[in-house]
Parts: sequence; C-alpha cells; structure tokens
Amino acid sequence: MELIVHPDAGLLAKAASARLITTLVDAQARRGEASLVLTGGGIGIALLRAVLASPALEAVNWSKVDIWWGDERFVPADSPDRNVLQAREALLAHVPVDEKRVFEIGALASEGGADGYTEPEQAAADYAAQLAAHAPDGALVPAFDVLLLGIGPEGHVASIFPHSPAARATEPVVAVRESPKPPPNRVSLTYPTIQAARQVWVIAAGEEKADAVAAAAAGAGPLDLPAAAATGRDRTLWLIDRAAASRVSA
Ligand SMILES: O=C(O)[C@H](O)[C@@H](O)[C@H](O)[C@H](O)COP(=O)(O)O
Repeated sequence: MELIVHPDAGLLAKAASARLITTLVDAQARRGEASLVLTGGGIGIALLRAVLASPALEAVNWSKVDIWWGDERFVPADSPDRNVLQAREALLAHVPVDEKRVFEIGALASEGGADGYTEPEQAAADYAAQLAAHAPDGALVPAFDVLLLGIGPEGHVASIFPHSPAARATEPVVAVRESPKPPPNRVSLTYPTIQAARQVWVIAAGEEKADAVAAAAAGAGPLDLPAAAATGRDRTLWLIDRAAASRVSA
C-alpha cells in the first residue's frame, strides 16, 4: 500500500479529485472509456463534490465512464441513506453521464412497487449479473480503473465488517444482514471483486480513522481489518489526511 498524506480533509478531497480526473482521462486516452466504483461516506462524497468544482471537470468524457458502487444500503430507492442518491446529488446529476453506464445496486421495493426487490439477496444476484455482463472474457467482474472505498473506524470497507460472513465470501457480490452499522440490510462487493480493480484507493480523514490506518500499515489481516484486503492489481493507494495518519508507526 502507498500512503499519501494530505494536510487536512479539504485538501485531501481536492487532491484526490485531481488524481481521479487524471486517472479517468488516462484510461480514456488508452481505451476510449473508463470505469469507476464509487463509495458513500463523508469523504467519498466530498471527493465527488471536489470533482464537480474542478476546473478540469470537462477533461473527462463523462458519457464514456461506467459508474458502479462498492456497496449500498438496502433501503427504498428514494431514501436519503442511499449512496446512489448522494453521489447523484454531489456529481452525477451535473455531468453528462450515460444512464446506460450508471449501474445502481437494486433498492428495497416500496409497498406493492415494482421499483426494487424484497430481499437484499435478490439485489446482490442482480448486481452480480450486471457485473458479469460487463466483465472481460473469463472473468466474473470488470477490471475497474479506480475503485474508491471509505473506511470505518473499525476498518470496514464497502459493507464488509470485521469477522462477518462477507469477509469470507468468494462470490462477487453478497447480501449483508445484521450489519453492525445501520441500516442492517446492505449489498456489498466482496474481496475478489474489489481486488479485480486496477487501482484501489482507500480514502480516510479524521482522527477516528487513525487506529484502522495504523493497523493496515502494520499488516493486519483481512478478517480483523477488511481494509487490509482492499488491494488493487496495479496500485493500492491510501489517500488520507494528517489526522488519519497520526498513529502510523515510522
Ligand atoms: O455504508 C456506510 O455505512 C458508509 O458508507 C461507510 O461504509 C463509510 O464509507 C465509512 O464509514 C466512511 O465514512 P466517512 O467518510 O463518513 O467517515
């Protein structure tokens, strides 16, 4: 893992947005398209706002970016808890994305509605099928250009919590029930799917993340610390602020 420390959360979001724009531009220069996996969480959404505010925003051809999510809360489609809604408000509603390339994780159906699923397992199976449909030959999931992950104070990433069934899962997408952090029902990518990404960027700001960052840097295992399994094929970046880096031993 490469640790890149910024002075504070505001500069972290700005610097990560510049890095993200450049990485998407690079991918599009090579292949004409790019793929990005988004995260929820305060700093993950601040990053998207910083992308929107960037003078280089239009350097990316947003109509040629596949947008995925690392996890989603299994709540109704219009719930403000949905990572998707937050990402749309912060960025996606303001750039010319191609809706056919925006891959939302299925929501909990409203009563009698056909706008979602009744069980998170159904949403997980649907997402696995969408990933498979966009995977290269012989793979179950795409080789995402950038996969963004926030991190919880105890080291969870996506909706993979320490010592939970999701931390042992081998299928590409899982339903998570009884999540220690509300809401209890969620859908999450798993380690094998995360590790298919070319670049994985863990972003964390604040002193409450310092123990998790220090544990990862000290070599914690993936059952104790899910963030330890968040590795990319080409690069694994930890984009953090000084407070989050404060307990890393020299
Ligand atoms: O699904 C969730 O409950 C959150 O999205 C969570 O996984 C978040 O990404 C991290 O806890 C970091 O969040 P902050 O950046 O807000 O600390």
